[in-house]
Amino acid sequence: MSLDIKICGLKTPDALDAALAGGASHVGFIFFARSPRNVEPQTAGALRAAARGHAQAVAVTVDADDSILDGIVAAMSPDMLQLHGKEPPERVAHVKARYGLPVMKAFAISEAADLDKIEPFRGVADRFLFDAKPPKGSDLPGGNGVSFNWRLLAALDPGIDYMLSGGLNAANIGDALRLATPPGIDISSGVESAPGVKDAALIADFFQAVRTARNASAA
Ligand SMILES: O=C(O)c1ccccc1NCC(=O)[C@H](O)[C@H](O)COP(=O)(O)O
Repeated sequence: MSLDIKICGLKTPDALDAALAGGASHVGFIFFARSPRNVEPQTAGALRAAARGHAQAVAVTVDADDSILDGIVAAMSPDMLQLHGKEPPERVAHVKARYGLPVMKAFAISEAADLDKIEPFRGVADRFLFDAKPPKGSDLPGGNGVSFNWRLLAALDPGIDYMLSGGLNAANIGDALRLATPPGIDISSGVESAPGVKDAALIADFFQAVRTARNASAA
């Protein structure tokens, strides 16, 4: 089975190069002012141009209105929009129709009942991203480096396309892949040396850990 790998929160050509060298299928750009990973649309545009033909560019937004999304889409022509706020199904449908782009809707998971919340979004969102709930005191809805119980995902309908996210790193990705067998994975702070600072060596280590885990499970 193939595995999509998204490296999220990229801000620099060096970090992008490391993600592409490792074999990222998706690269994510954060548009959220409070995040240490926030990028200007023009910066993301230059990075996505360098990624074109190598990885899908994902624009990550949080309850953004049409005028903000218009600016992002015009500046960087993403391949996909990730909605990481409290957007209801009607908003997801509107965004899909307005931009003609696939939408990945993020959900914060801490217990099995949280997964039931995707039901009204099935057939509307193209893909889901399952992340951990932000810890108390965090003012970021994502990129918090915390994980949830991956075993919860083992019970999902296998027809559901999603990325597993939240607190992944080179040390735990083997367990995550074994317990959840996700179609895609997403990582941000686990490949950073400081908040918002991607580290090429940690990115390479993560890809190596993914390869090691996948080879072990195929053996
Ligand atoms: O990463 C951020 O700063 C961020 C801010 C606001 C909304 C979403 C954000 N990140 C979304 C992602 O897709 C992250 O990769 C995901 O939350 C996992 O992050 P991490 O736990 O640090 O690997």
